[in-house]
Amino acid sequence: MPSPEERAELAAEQAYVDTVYERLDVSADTARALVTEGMARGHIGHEGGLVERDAMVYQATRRLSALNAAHEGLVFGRLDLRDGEKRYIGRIGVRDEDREVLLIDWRAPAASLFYRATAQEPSGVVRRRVLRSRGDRVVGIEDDLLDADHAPDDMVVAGEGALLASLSRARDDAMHSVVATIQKEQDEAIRAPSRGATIIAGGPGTGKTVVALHRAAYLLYTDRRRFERGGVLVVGPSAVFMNYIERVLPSLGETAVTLRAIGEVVDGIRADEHDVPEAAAVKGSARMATVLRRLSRSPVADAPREFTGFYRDARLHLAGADLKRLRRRLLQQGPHNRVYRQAPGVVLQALWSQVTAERALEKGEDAFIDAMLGDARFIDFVESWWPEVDAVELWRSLPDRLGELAGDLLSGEEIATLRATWSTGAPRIEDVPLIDELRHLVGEVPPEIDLDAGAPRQLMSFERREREAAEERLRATSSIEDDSFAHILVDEAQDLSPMQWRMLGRRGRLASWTIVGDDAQASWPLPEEASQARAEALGDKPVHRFRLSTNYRNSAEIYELGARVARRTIERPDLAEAVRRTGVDPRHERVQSGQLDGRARELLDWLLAETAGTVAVVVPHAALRRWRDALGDVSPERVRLLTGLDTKGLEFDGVLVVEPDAFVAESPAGWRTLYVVLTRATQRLATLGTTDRWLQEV
Ligand SMILES: Nc1ncnc2c1ncn2[C@@H]1O[C@H](COP(=O)(O)OP(=O)(O)OP(=O)(O)O)[C@@H](O)[C@H]1O
Repeated sequence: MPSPEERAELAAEQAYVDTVYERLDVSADTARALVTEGMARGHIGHEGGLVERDAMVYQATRRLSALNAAHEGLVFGRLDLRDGEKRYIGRIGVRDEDREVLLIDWRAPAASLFYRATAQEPSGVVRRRVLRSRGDRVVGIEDDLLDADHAPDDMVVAGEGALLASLSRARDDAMHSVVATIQKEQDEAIRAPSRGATIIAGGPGTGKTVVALHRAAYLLYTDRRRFERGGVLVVGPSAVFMNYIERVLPSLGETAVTLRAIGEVVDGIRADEHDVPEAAAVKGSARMATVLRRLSRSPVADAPREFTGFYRDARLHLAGADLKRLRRRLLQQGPHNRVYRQAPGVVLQALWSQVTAERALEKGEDAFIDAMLGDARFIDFVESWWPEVDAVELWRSLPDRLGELAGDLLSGEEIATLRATWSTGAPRIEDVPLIDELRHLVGEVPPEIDLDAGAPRQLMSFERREREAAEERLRATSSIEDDSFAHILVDEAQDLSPMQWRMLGRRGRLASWTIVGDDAQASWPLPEEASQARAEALGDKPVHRFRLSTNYRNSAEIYELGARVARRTIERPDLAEAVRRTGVDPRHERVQSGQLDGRARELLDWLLAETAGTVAVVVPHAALRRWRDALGDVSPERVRLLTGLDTKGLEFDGVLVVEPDAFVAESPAGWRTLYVVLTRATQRLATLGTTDRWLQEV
């Protein structure tokens, strides 16, 4: 029950917050009126009117959606300064009718004190207050008195600290913004300058993901023109993870950010299933770049090996060696599809140089070219020798071509492993970078022919016929000119394979980067190869490093077990300090295999009873289907069934890990996956297995 003083404080804060909401409503009304007015301008009818209308409606609609998104918990902070000034901090900035500041945007320099001031260094702040709200009602106040010496006698200090209150909340399916309780070291990483690459490291639960998302919102605020125009791309490990984080940015007033799971980075391709670890290790390896390069430069499947044709009294012939030479010449000028329009010209030139017969020579080169372009035999030959190639089709040809292309780079066993993964035909997450690499290697057919830039006049009729067909195909494959993001933010970066770094690097040549990750949680088995690929993706951009040191997620009891596992797998893991104790240790049980299902259900019931939020049952990859059947009917609102890799970046109030030894055995990075899984739990953790070797080893 709040004390009478606290009730009075709550009422005073509510009065202020009401004033801010009234202004917000006025702004929303203005934006709505602008949308209506903008629409009306369309009726003016001339082109300028339409352009003006579009711009106006676009801006006003965006403003309206930002205002709506920021509505929940709009005002969350207040600073009382030594000189008596009061500052209110909120999700967006709001001014009154005289343009006086009512609410400071959390990203503005004037708000940074809210996050940076400490009792050791109050920097003029006497009291920091966090307002907890439900909708537009203030329901609680949490104060930190930072400078008792300068506090007026009647200053009320309420609550038990905003951070602990927020950490104890039950978890649901969505990550929430932590804008009211960002800690000092986190704030430094959020507000780091945008240049180059900002690398944020830290153990599990240290807030790397939330920090990265708040940083995206901060960058948009500081240089909206650059980041909105160029685009901000946020990449995370899985679609489940992207759903989990998707509400954070809108709640900070930002809707202009592209969120993609690593299997969805390439436009038009969506993969959400991982390969088995052995296949993933080969597909992700930088060796694949060489294999794909060879594929992109070798003749297409079923390409004719020679050409024979006739023109008047001349017999024309291109043998295999001639075609090889022409192929080399074309590829010197650019990727396969980029030189697609040059191919007929190059072949015609080679054929014309063979013409020595008198009758054939007599009409000249133009007549020769016209005749050849009307010759179905020649057209068929060029179309099958140098067709436009589609990267996905090329990728599909890999199972047949791998032996010939990769004999010296991949072992027979590796080739067999890859072939087995491709039997289903659908790309896996690890295939997406391969397809993307191929798209860049073969390039895109230039959509327009530049007739002034030396295209042979004689080829026009050929070009015209081909152009229509090519444009039709182009519509189907989306553009690959997608390397223009202004900022790329990579979460769980420790898991990226070299091929995935190459895929992101192509999209971030001109971008600044934020990269967050924790090496101890890596599922990629060859860290050196990945860090080299990362260095290549970043080029010579300056790197700024930050480290987060406090674990806000796990109870200390749970994290202590996690840390033992981390130490078992890497020499000096980056361990964080967990700030919260529950007094409940993790439970470990070993049972006979016949009892596994029954005991799993009992432990799950225990987790559900002990916690209020979501609970995960984490099972080995190979056993997922079986457990889906076994647990089919358990509480769908609160229980999630996942494999180890699927849990990356997520958190749950309770976690049940089934057969931990199987995680360890499943891949070379098995111990690290187990570390990830154990550190997903905020309140309760149970492990259950028919063996418990892992426990003896930590
Ligand atoms: N300053 C903060 N105030 C309140 N909660 C916080 C704060 N920082 C982090 N948290 C909470 O701690 C939890 C862990 O944060 P987050 O998922 O960002 O950590 P992480 O470092 O990305 O973890 P992992 O490496 O395990 O994926 C989240 O619930 C987040 O909301």
